[in-house]
Amino acid sequence: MSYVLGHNQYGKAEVHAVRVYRDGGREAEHEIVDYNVSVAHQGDFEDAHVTGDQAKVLTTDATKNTVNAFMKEHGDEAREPEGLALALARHFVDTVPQITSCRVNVEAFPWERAHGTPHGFVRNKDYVRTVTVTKTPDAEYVVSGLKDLTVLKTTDSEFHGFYEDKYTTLKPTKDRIMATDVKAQWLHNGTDVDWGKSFSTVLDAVTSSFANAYSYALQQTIWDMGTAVLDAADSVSEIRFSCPNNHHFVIDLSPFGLENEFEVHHADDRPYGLIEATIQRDESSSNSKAFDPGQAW
Ligand SMILES: O=c1[nH]c(=O)c2[nH]c(=O)[nH]c2[nH]1
Repeated sequence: MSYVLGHNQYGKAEVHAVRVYRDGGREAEHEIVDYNVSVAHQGDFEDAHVTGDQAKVLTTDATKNTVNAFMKEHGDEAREPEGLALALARHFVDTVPQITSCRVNVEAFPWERAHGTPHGFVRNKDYVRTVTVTKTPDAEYVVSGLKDLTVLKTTDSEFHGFYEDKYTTLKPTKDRIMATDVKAQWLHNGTDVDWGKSFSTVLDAVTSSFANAYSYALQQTIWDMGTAVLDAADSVSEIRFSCPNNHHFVIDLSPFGLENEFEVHHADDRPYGLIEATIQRDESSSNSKAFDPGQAW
């Protein structure tokens, strides 16, 4: 029997590196970045699988070492996760001949200065910033993102007029809590971007449109958030959302002789509706190869 090796990729996952910027010395004001970096290589690696010859395999250990070294050697670029990811992807593709494509994923954990002190920080767990950089033989893609951004609004959310079949039991509502954990990834149309400023612009557009836009469904809120991002951030060509509908059910308090006008809720954790959508500038501005997950880029 003869078989064919299909898509394959390899690398080091979850290199968790924290860099302290202490340029002014020990007592000066420090800054930190906290990154969880995953690197995947594609290229001429058939022998490693099929014959066992590892001559072309850059070890995953060397891949990890490169990430750690770049936190120092490319310290300025590493101040933003997109900068580090671009430097790494370019390095692997440009200097290791058998690597033809490289994908670098970064989770960036935000820390904020504690009480204005020079060396104390508090982890901001409001969200995790994400980056996926993909370098192929003929293109570079930078996808920025965020996840675990938990948001809730206590009204200005309705859901009714939906399709009903014999299994439909949900009651239409003109008032409800809407809550979700926003996960979003957005593709930039180039690499000449002020990454930090762009991230803040997108975060602000997402949270303000979630809070302000009247909602007839989470689907519509996703559309509103996406269009707000495209309005606010010129470099973004498309944005993809994956948002659970974190259901809050009004509890029947009538057995206790109590009225409950959308006040006391049961916050259910599962199952949850999962609403996903891409909002793009026009029909042709989408590029699936740039996004993670996705193996054969
Ligand atoms: O905003 C919503 N979208 C849905 O598709 C849906 N389905 C459901 O049961 N509740 C909701 N809410």
